[in-house]
Amino acid sequence: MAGFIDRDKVLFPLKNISSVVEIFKNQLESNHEPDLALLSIIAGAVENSLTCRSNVSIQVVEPKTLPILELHTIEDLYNKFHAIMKGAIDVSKSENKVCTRETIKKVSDVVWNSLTRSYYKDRAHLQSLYSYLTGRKLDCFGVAFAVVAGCQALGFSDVHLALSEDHAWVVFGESGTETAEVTWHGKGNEDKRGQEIGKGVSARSWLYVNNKPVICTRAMEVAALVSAINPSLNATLDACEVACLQQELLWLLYDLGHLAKYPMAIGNLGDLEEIAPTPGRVPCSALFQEAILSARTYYNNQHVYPYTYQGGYFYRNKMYKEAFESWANASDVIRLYNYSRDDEEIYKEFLEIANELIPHIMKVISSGFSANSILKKPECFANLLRFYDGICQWEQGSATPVLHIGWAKPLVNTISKFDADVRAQVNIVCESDCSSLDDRKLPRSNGNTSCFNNNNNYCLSQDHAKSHNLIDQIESKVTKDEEVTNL
Ligand SMILES: CC1(C)CN=C(N2CCN(c3ncnc4sc(C(F)(F)C(F)(F)F)cc34)CC2)S1
Repeated sequence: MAGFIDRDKVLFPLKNISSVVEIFKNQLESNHEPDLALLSIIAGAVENSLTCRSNVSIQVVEPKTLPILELHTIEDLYNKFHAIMKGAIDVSKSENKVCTRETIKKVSDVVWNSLTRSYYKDRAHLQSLYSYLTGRKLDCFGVAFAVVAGCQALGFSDVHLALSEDHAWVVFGESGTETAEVTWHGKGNEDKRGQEIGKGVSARSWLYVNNKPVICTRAMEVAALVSAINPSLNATLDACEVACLQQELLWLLYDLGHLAKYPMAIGNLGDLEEIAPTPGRVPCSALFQEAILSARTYYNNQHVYPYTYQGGYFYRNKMYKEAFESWANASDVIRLYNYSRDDEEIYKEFLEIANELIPHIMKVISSGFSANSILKKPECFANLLRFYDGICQWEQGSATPVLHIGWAKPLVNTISKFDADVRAQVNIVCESDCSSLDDRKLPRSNGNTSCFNNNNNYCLSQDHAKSHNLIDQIESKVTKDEEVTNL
């Protein structure tokens, strides 16, 4: 590890965004691995100086300048982190060796036991080592990141961050295939720190993405800390300097090739580019497509978020037909999983799409009578069925139910907006073996199953064959629930 070397120190005091970008560039282009502790402290210090309560008086700073960051501020925190790690774990005997589960648990314990007793864990700006070292507070990502940075500081180059779409853990050992939980997940769940990643039921849950997590290199761990930068000043305002820094750092990582296997980071860059397009760069729509391609190429299309990044973009830009297709593709991913209690985040995502976004679209378009209304397009109806069917299949074989009466009304209301002649153009092809898909949920080979055949009809093929009983399923649930409520 290069550590905090003179070439970076001469750039202090940091007064503007480009000097911060310069330090990241030096670290990423050096022939040593980038120093995670240094970069996390710097990113956290910049974020804190521009967003935290203390000085939220509307900053009238020169564009692209930052409140001055002195060298000693960063150096003291950097030395403090090394002192904490080296003071707690004696590594003299394990020079240039791979790390052990016991050492990883010890590093996780050092971080865990030094955190403030109780604080609001979901607050913003708790992701960096700056937050850990100055406020003794970290969110669940921050704890995992701190463990990896701590192991790097102790000289272990085999310990790396593993990321699903809603959880983080570490991989380590000779071939980097050992796994260990190092942080908590969700609310009210006992943490499993020290244990290897679930082989049991949780293996089929979205939380562990069917064992297709993003396994980070050091540079991808830098991309994770940059993705975790949070420009929000409050619920409505962003500190534009912080957003601008995050965007420039993501482009730096993108150009160096470190986002290629990190779909969510590409999606984050797409979100930033939609708000503030960088002249000369690809459009944000291309980035959302790249994120999808990355997930299909490297993670066997087992990730949901690339499709919801893209669907959200289409929705915000009133491209509703395209949004339906993205959301149906997201649903094609989730149908392979069993819903478990750890999957609340993705449940909320699908709930919002089904019960807020799609009903909103139905409301705004049914007021217009244009001939090319999506209500006249069978492919829109087909994609909506595919979307709902994926959620039904997600529920099937799961210990925890997904659907309830609250889902049925918006669903039936949406489907009934399409005229019978449009619905008639969607053929639901029932493969002979569609029943065999019920329990095994064979992972699909390619990206999306094409729902359209060549004679201009729209068929929901193979896995979607269940769509024909989709409405029966919902209606039976509705009557059951109604019976219950009427009891
Ligand atoms: C389409 C969306 C609703 C918009 N933002 C989404 N994000 C925002 C960024 N985001 C992320 N962006 C980069 N890297 C990571 S690693 C990670 C995590 F594994 F859950 C962790 F580490 F536990 F927090 C989350 C996450 C989570 C997903 S999904």
